[in-house]
Amino acid sequence: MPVEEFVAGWISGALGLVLGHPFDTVKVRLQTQTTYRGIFDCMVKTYRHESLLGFFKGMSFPIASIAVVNSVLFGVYSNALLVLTATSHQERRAQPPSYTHVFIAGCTGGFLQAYCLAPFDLIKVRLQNQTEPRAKPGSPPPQYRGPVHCAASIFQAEGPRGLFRGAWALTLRDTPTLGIYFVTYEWLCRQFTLDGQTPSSGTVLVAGGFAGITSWVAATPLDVIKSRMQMAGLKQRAYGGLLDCMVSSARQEGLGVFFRGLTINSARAFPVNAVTFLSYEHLLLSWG
Ligand SMILES: C[N+](C)(C)CCCC[C@H](N)C(=O)O
Repeated sequence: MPVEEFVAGWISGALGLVLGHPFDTVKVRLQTQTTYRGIFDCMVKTYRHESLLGFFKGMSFPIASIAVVNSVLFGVYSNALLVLTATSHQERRAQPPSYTHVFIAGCTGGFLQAYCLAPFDLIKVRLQNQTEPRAKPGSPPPQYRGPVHCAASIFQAEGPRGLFRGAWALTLRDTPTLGIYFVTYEWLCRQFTLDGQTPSSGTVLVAGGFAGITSWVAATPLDVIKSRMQMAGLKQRAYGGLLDCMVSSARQEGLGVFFRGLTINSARAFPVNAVTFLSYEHLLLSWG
């Protein structure tokens, strides 16, 4: 893979990510804290206490990790399709793979990227949940001073396994929903493109955006559980496991708890995934 494309992919992935990060912070807070009345209330409180910077907490690690995570996801997906259908990316418009193959390849990519994502995602969630305003002289420092300090503290306290807290929930969240992601994308592209032709940039943007929304809608219940398990052991109670987390969250807060952050997740998913797919298609086209 030529270096410039890799860098271009990373930059466009990072652009999507920066665009989506403020939404992501509000989502994580709504999912794991009970002090907010809704999206608007959370935005206002975050802005008042922490200024605009509060929305960008925990962003540096995802930016660094998106290079690895995105290349594993798209690389494994495309290579799994190559194994399943014996067609390369360029040949796939003329010989479209079946949706079953697209789903299996997406799930495989999702499963493997979840393991790369897990430690980065844990650190992101922990930092996003630090609601203290920016440090003023004399005020006590927050528990984690930054991503590296956060990773080191977790490693010291819990060992390497601590960095994979919530990884199971993350894998369960991402494996089927990334299958859904690629199927939705392919399906929408084919609806708006003549047989054998390459989809237009507009089609790719819309299909990518809706693929993001659909997969996030399906992923939200396990996303809530994942975020709670990642926070467990910190200030909240530790759960006995994934099932215990599900049952006790539902008991205490009702079934609605599984849909926390759904609206904000969808609003974030459209621009992030529209940009991601557009750069993915353009890069592969330019490699021709
Ligand atoms: C599978 N799941 C829905 C969790 C994520 C799918 C989209 C991934 C994308 N990087 C984003 O951050 O939106």
